[in-house]
Amino acid sequence: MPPLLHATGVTKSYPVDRGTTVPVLRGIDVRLEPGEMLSIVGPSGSGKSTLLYCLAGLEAADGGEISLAGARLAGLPAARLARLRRDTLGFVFQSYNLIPSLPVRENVALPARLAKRRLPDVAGALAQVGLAAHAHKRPGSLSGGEQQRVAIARVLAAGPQLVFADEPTGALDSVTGGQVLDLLRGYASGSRSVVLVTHDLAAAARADRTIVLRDGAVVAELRGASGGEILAAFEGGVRA
Ligand SMILES: Nc1ncnc2c1ncn2[C@@H]1O[C@H](COP(=O)(O)OP(=O)(O)OP(=O)(O)O)[C@@H](O)[C@H]1O
Repeated sequence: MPPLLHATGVTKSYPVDRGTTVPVLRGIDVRLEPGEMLSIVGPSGSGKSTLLYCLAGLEAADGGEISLAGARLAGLPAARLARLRRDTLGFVFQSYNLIPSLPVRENVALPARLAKRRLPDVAGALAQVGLAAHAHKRPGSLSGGEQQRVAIARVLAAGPQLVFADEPTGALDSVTGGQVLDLLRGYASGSRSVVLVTHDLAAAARADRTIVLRDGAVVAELRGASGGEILAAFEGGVRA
């Protein structure tokens, strides 16, 4: 099977001052096979979220090439890009991005409603993240960790080929975070893949492959590495 995601030489800069830009991604290559879970780690500000947003087509890269499910993102008309994102991927945002006016169960059902697809098993998805009893509540009445789990249930219920998750365990205690990682780990199989950005090196070690970023560049790429091995690469920046 062709890679689900293939990116080469991805660059991105942000404007800082009048006419000045600062490079945030400096030529990054990423390849993701069907069934694979990839983690991206790196110090704060190294470009992890920016890379994830570019790979998911939520931010336009300045240079390089990104293909998602065989479609090149550069130059794709906005409507086609939106359709590709809707049909192919799910994104777990660091800030959850739940709709405050809708009850939890409607938040989970929303992607299917927007795509005019058959409704997923919303109750089952909420049960998977331990929130079956919260289906009727509004997101604002839940804790940050509970909202994070609703965001994860929403993405997993929609069943996309590719899940991008930006710090999905950041707001969770270690037990609940472990359960969420189990779900993501279990999700990455067959034709479905997961890309995870995390600060937590033990979480990163659950992935099949890990890339370590520093200052917008990949300084190490490891396969089946332990948390300790990822830490060594993180600290040493050695390409394994
Ligand atoms: N929209 C933006 N405009 C300007 N600069 C930005 C923007 N988004 C990110 N940056 C800058 O790009 C750099 C990388 O940010 P990014 O959020 O990708 O890093 P990160 O590795 O995900 O960090 P963290 O672990 O703290 O979330 C940072 O210096 C950040 O300030």
